[in-house]
Amino acid sequence: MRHSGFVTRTPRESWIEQGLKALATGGPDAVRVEALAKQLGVTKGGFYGSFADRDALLTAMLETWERESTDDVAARVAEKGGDLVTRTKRAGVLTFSTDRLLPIDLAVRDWARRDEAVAERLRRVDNRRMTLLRESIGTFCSDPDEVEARSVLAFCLLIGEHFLAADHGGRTRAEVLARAGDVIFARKDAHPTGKDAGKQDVESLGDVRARIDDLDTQIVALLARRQTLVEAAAGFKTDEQAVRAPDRVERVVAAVRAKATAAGLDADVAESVWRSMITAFTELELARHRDS
Ligand SMILES: O=C(O)C(=O)C[C@]1(C(=O)O)C=C[C@@H](O)C=C1
Repeated sequence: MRHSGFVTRTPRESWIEQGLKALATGGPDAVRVEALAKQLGVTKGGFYGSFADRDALLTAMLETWERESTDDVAARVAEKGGDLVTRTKRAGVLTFSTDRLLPIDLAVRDWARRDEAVAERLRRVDNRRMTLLRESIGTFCSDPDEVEARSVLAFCLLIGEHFLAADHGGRTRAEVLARAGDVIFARKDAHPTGKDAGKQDVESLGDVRARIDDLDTQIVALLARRQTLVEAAAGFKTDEQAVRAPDRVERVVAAVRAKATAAGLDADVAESVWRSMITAFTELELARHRDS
């Protein structure tokens, strides 16, 4: 493990490590080259062999924190296996209940309130955590709004509990947290996943195809309603860039991926279908503009 005391670090890693310790205990203002040199028992001059300046160290520290709290946590969790919910809970413990990452996370969170670049990095890390929570809760909860609400509750619980001073009437904090976790992860409307997902009583290929045809009838009706709305959207647009609306496309695709996961539909299939559909509707909007 990178942070075990038995690993020989390069000078650069030692500065980063000492910087993260200073950040965790005293915030970014405590990350001063002279103080770090003293703590490491080296001269300040050596610092400039590894970093151009203090800002370069701060960036390297944030990179280390980001990597450890996302990719490294994911790798450690994957090593032990288990289903997605088990792995998500383990990731939560590794990130928010350990001496290593928790104090750094809380310090970064505080720092992000005053520094836009840090806020951006924190947003990226938190979004990855939310994606994991959504995917995990989506394995047993099919309502996308509820998946989002439960994911936020789980996230707020993990972070917020470190800011609470409340007692729990004879219960320990750990007991209450465990119970809160059970509530958030309680299966309400489980749908089957894996090879049994969507398994229905079908007698023959003809049977399956008849059902697919029925679903297609419903999908076509929904798409006709969608087309009416897309045409209405076209009416509000005055140029090609507005018609193409690439930002909106990405938001729609991201939302559809989350909804797909929650509903038991493969997220890649959903993305591919939606991109293709939006391309066709964009062409339709452009054609309507040309004709008008
Ligand atoms: O949201 C819009 O602005 C639309 O016109 C709808 C829609 C879509 O099909 O979802 C279609 C074209 C744009 O590229 C973005 C999205």
